[in-house]
Amino acid sequence: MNNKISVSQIKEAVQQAYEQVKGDTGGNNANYIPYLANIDKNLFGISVCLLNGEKFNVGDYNYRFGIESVSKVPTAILILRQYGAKKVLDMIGADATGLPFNSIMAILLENDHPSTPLVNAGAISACSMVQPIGDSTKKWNAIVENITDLCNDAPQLIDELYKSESATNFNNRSIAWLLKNYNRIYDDPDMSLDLYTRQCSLGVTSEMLSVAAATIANSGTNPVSKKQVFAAELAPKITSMIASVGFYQHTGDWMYTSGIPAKTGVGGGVMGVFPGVLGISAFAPPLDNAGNSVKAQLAIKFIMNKLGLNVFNGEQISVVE
Ligand SMILES: NC(=O)CC[C@H](N)C(=O)O
Repeated sequence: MNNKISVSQIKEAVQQAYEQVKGDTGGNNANYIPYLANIDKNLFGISVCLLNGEKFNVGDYNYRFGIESVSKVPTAILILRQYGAKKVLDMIGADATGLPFNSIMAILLENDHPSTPLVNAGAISACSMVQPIGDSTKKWNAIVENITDLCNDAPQLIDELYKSESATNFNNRSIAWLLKNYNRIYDDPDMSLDLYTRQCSLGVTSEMLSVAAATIANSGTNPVSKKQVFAAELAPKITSMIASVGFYQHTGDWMYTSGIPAKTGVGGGVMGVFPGVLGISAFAPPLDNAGNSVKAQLAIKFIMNKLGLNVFNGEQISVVE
């Protein structure tokens, strides 16, 4: 069945979602990373990017917030580009854990491998895999350049956030050295963890994340810059990972109620990928108990349901003027 959606319908749905959700008072800022506790909890933005490069933004779409775990997606793309899909599956995996993002139990239960690059263990392992092995500066440059290509704009390190998280990331230090114990980290554990902590501390906007999501939805070609950032055959690989674990232990409920693969971060960002149609992002600091932005979830769900979009309903979607 064909579903034609007009640009004006999309614009209207974004605006209505903003008006409908902006007054929500649910959730709390992340506080295990002290810097995040003090971000203005009333900040709220929504961004959509179409595959022709058209963008629609509302609210605080230009506010730079900590990308946090949304950064797991670009670095997973980077190792897919550097190693290919088969080696990433062998060296990390693509399985959901069904557990919280920072779970150590998930490593023990998974018989020594970190399951997926979209939870902390797998993301630290992914950072260790970034080439060139052993060269922290060149690895960092590769991580930042990849995010820049996906977003068509450079992220900026939020130094205070980086310092705040580096001073409190005890659980992640345990994860890094447990992976070493299981030979599932491929560079120095401390260096890999520092790269991971730095990438989580990069400042991005919801507009930037909507462009990155649209690049994935557009089979690897950035719809704004027109640059082929990664090979088309990698798009279903990263999208399947997002669909299976993007909301951690609540991913099933998310896919069931929203119909769009999406990745969250404790900075308050959510990035959704609708293959062949659009990229969407929303940002608001207050989180639910799994670390997923309450307002961003409500906004994206509203828009998907208003437009009748769902990756599972088998419709051919065309966006028309
Ligand atoms: N879910 C998240 O965004 C968590 C990211 C954060 N940097 C951490 O490692 O705990």
